[in-house]
Amino acid sequence: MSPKTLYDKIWDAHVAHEADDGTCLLYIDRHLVHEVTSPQAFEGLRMTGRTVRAPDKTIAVPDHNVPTTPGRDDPKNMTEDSAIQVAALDTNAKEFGIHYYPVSDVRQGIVHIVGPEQGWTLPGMTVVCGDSHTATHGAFGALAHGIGTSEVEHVLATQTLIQKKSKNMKVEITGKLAPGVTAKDIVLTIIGATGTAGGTGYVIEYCGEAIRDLSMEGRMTICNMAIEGGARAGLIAPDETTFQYCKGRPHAPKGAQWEAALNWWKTLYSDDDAAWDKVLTIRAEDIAPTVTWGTSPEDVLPITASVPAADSFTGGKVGAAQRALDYMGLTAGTPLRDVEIDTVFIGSCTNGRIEDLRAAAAILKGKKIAVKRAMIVPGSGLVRAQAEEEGLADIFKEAGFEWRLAGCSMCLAMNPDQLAPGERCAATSNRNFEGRQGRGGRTHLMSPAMAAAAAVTGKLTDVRELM
Ligand SMILES: CC(C)[C@H](C(=O)O)[C@@H](O)C(=O)O
Ligand code: SF4
Repeated sequence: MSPKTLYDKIWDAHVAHEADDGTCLLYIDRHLVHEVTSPQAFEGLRMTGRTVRAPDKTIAVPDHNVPTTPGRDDPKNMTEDSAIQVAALDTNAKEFGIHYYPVSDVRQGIVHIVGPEQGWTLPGMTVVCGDSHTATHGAFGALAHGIGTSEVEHVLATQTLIQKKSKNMKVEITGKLAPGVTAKDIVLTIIGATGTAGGTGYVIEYCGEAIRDLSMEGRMTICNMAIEGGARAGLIAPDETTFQYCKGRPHAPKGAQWEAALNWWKTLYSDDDAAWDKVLTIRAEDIAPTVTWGTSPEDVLPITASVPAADSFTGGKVGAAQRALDYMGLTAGTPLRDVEIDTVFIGSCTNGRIEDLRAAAAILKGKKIAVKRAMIVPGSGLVRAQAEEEGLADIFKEAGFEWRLAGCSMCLAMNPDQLAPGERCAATSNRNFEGRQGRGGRTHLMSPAMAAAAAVTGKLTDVRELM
């Protein structure tokens, strides 16, 4: 047998049909659904009298539009568009008989946090969702990617997806991370190195000692941003860390089925002599706490650097950099650590898990915020409950943070949590596009520990100085 990558193995196990031109019909194991990209898809089914093919494998949760303050199940607390989408999901979930976690359910949260938490996401699966950050689930060694609304309809109706195979890219992070450096710093550094188009046409497998050393939470942070590097999906081979995380989750297999699953999962790794179309290697020791300065996730620098000059770039990037600097209100040569911050947002499907909250709490303990406003938005109701049980919520509240209910929140301006024009935010989310967090809002992406450090000093800060 010829050697295979992890991607090859999962792909081969799911091809239901292959056409002469290489277009394949893939079987889909899990279909996650949220309120923004599903209403038309369900409407399509309804209009043609079709049902959901595999309701047991279809999981719905509202996350993007929902407010994160009490009273959020009252449509009056949402814009009309938001209320319509949330109500449509509610109707569709009930009518088509799929699994559903409404806001009144403690398990509700951001779809990419709920799936793994409930054991829906497991190694070797194909996972899709009408959402680009579906890549998150690749942390389990599942082939997971975003799909468009017409594909959502196709998957609902057939439990299959038409796909062409991508190329294989290996990103290896060798060695060990220094203190204060986290998964977020790894993935920002990777995107800085490849650019936002570097992964286009590829599925990336992240490997190496520094990736192996990460918890599942950290691995999800990495794969979450594969899409920001342009890749179709990100993957990390499952190992003991993965199996321990999955074991005992509500929808993970049990007993003999668990053993059988485990036997297969243990075969899910790239063979030693597998061929790669592209390889990138980064030394973990070379990665520093990292922040973005511009309006693209590739605009990254170590916190020790200064705001770059537009003409330090080449080609088409010169104009883009100048525009980004103007939008961000930054002057070339300013040390990043002198950049003052108005707001801190800790949350999102990139960094809204319990480990992220623990990392923030470790910095915030016994300190007060020096910014105008700061909020912590747990990624799910269960993350919130656990953080309360561990005493983290008290640390946040005492520091002056707002302690919110679960949802996408200030990651994107689709709900009441938004930046005002010109407001500068240290955010743990994954996109710093113009207007992403609110019209005219300025976003600096970073890790939870770095965002917490910015909260207590009021500036972009090297977290290592507070450790
Ligand atoms: C609204 C949704 C379709 C979108 C996505 O696909 O990623 C959102 O989750 C985002 O992060 O921009
Ligand atoms: S938290 Fe942000 S990135 Fe994640 S699904 Fe919601 S809007 Fe998209």
